[in-house]
Amino acid sequence: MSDAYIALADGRVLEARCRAPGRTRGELVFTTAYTGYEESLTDPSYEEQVLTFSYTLIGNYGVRADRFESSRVHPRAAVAREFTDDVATWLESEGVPAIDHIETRDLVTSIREEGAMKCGIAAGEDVTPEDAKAELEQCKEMSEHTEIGQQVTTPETTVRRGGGEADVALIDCGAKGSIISSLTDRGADVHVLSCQTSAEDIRDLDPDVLFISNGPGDPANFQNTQSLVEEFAGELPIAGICLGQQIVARAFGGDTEKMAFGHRGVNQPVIDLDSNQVVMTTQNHGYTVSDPGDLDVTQRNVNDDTAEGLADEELGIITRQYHPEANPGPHDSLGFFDDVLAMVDKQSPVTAD
Ligand SMILES: NC(=O)CC[C@H](N)C(=O)O
Repeated sequence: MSDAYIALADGRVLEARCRAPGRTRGELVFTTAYTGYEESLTDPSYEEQVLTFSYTLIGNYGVRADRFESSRVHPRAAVAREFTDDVATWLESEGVPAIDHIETRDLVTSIREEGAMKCGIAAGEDVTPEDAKAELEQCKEMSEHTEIGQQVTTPETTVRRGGGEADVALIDCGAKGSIISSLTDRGADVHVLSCQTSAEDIRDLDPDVLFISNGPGDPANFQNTQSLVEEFAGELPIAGICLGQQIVARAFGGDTEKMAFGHRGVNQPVIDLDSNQVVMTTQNHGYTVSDPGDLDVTQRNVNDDTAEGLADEELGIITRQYHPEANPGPHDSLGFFDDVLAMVDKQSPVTAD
């Protein structure tokens, strides 16, 4: 008898070993990243998902809180071929089920062939395959999580000071800590605002840039944030990362669609169409911009041609589908944050007095 089961939407129930007990459900996705497991497990973009690591051993350099991207674990469960005790103990203390000793090559192949799929997990003493199936029965499609932004956004406005060189209004749709620190490291003060914030609140703040963060779920479910982009387009420079790019595209008359199994890993090649330079990027997304609307596509994924960067130079809009800020890296594209803050200088040149 096993002490863990995962029930898949394709009808199979697989046996595994319990590393952190519990019963849960979510959209089963995989990442090919071989480092950065603490960052991935605390990335709010994984809310309502079950994260499978295709790399075989997860946890071989321990668990350190200073590498976390947020204050809690976001995937509903974690799956690997083998978790170290450090990771298993951490996930158990967070109440997040973890299972290993499972054929992850098989799981990843199924996701690649059939797409990201619903799953149910039951782990711990006395669980049965039926318990995992019962979880699967209750699993919703990602697009049905209409309030997912509210699950991860900041309850109140907070400020992270970086030197006062610019005021960034960061709309927190589930922002990673590294986005904030990438901006404060460059001298900006970052005002972290709820994704439900009003245009008036932003006007009161009088920021230099509107920055739309990464986040979980379907970008179509972030209507308030989309309306903020519509409101401030042309008035403020606007930047976005990942979910942020998707929301900005929608605000400019574009569209997004769900990918079969998405991009999750640390070696996605992206070409800049202007310079012809290819950078290696970290990615974590299941939706893509299928139509950029009024914006220009400036960067594309070398593997599948999907839109990786959007811009409108005149209006001061730049976005990235990937994560320039990602830790542990690669850091090829960190210059994005310099480009964002350079839009501020263009808009309001510093005058000598
Ligand atoms: N990392 C993100 O911001 C993810 C964006 C969106 N939830 C997607 O899956 O495509």
